[in-house]
Amino acid sequence: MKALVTGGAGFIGSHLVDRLMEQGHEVRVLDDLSAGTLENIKRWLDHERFEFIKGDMRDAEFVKKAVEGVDVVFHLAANPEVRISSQSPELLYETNVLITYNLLNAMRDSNVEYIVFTSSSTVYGDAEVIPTPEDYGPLEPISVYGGAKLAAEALISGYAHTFDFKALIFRLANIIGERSNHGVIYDFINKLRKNPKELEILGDGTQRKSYLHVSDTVEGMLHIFEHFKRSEKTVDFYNLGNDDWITVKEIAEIVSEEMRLRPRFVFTGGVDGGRGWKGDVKFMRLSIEKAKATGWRPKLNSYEAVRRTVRELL
Ligand SMILES: O=c1ccn([C@@H]2O[C@H](COP(=O)(O)OP(=O)(O)O[C@H]3O[C@H](CO)[C@H](O)[C@H](O)[C@H]3O)[C@@H](O)[C@H]2O)c(=O)[nH]1
Repeated sequence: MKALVTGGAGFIGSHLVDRLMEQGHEVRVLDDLSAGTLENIKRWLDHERFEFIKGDMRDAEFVKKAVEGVDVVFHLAANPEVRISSQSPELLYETNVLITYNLLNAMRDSNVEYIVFTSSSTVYGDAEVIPTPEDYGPLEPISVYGGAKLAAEALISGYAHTFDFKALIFRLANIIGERSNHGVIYDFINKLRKNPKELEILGDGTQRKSYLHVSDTVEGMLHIFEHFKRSEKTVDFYNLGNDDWITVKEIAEIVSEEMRLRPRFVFTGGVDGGRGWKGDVKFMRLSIEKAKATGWRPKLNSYEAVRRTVRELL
């Protein structure tokens, strides 16, 4: 198959590219290198089955060219920062909704058969049912980021039904691992490198979420995609996460231990009852029963994924 991976030079995208290339597919990466790097995909740059295009998906004409000749689009390009929701809603709209709209319009006039989209657990907001299943509702995101992801999901569904392609939507828990360049583990390591004696923790440290290693994520995406191709569904939704969860304070302890440090933890207290920032979902664990029914299982639980990630980033 010939795949376009938007955001393919980024954290999750580049791991997906590795697997697709190893499986023998033709891969085109589209990335503006705002967060991704050529370093992440350097092993493929000279490969005959690989193509890299640098560009901004806010430019509709450019996106049209990028989908030419492709069978499937893995749409991972996005600004993933929940925490900028209150300062930069416009940026989150453009880099999550507008670029998805441009992609869908490009797909209308092409032969693309499938779109695989990485949505987010944040579409559920403060879910009243935990573990949260895919059919939980009504969906009430509490961040602009979560709202933008849900808007993108809705557009994808509408376009898929109207213009006859199939769409697979993953709602991801917190994905961590090698090459990640944002998020709590990355932040803690950098803070401790600057000041090994003290670690500032945003919020009250009791935020508890489910973390999935990027290797398990990419394996799950490709496994479930094969399953989806054999199904009759036009659009389908899968949560990908872990059965367990871990608090921010426990993450701070693991990072400190792996760095052989014993810093004093300083809690900022945060906003709205101990959240790290406005719109930070405090408790998140997704039901992964639907994904597991396809035969996929995460190999690392949240604790193991966190420890592995700290070692990889160090
Ligand atoms: O210095 C820090 C940084 C983060 N946190 C806390 O750590 C938790 C995790 O924060 P991250 O920034 O690592 O991740 P988010 O939960 O905000 O979001 C991540 O997971 C989501 C899905 O669950 C989205 O997909 C999103 O793109 C991705 O960044 C939060 O409760 C936050 O308050 C701190 O205490 N201190």
